[in-house]
Amino acid sequence: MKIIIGSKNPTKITAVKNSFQHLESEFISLDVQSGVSEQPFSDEETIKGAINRAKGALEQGNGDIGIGLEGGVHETSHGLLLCNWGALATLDMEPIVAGGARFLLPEEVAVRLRAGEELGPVMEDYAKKKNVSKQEGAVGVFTNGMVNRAEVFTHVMKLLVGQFTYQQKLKAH
Ligand SMILES: O=P(O)(O)OP(=O)(O)OP(=O)(O)OC[C@H]1O[C@@H](n2cnc3c(O)ncnc32)[C@H](O)[C@@H]1O
Repeated sequence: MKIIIGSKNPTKITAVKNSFQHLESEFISLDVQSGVSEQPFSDEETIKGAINRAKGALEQGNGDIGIGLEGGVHETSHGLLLCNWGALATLDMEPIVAGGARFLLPEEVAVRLRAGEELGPVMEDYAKKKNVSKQEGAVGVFTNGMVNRAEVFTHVMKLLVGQFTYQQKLKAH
């Protein structure tokens, strides 16, 4: 099966490879437009970005499966949540969607995002290191390394691949 990943972010590529281990697969990663803001600011917008990336990956990579994984934030009355969403697209089905673990960002980070900054650069500044979004992620920083970004996306991917194989099973009957 030819699986096209709509991102070159290593945390996302690792997650996709982790979750298709049981299937004979070829992986291709492409930079695909999310079609939403650089910093999605709601579940709705983040889901849309994931679906656009999955569909774009499928089309641009001419694959069997397109995967879109998207990080965003979502405002609540308790504070700003970090959220992660994923979508799996095929040629013959509506995209499958799943979301990952979420937690409240510290207020000093949240205020900067509300003022229009992007989480990637804000985290580099906050953690005093480069490429946080390509390594442990904000989740890795704020959980003291207990959960990293690739693990969060791996869980999203398992929800997607699990639903995909379930639907394949239903079709076969
Ligand atoms: O290369 P792509 O696939 O675009 O990966 P990305 O990490 O840059 O882009 P996302 O669309 O997933 O995330 C939107 C923005 O939020 C940032 N972001 C999301 N989750 C993050 C995390 O856990 N740690 C640091 N930055 C994060 C990210 O760097 C972007 O600036």
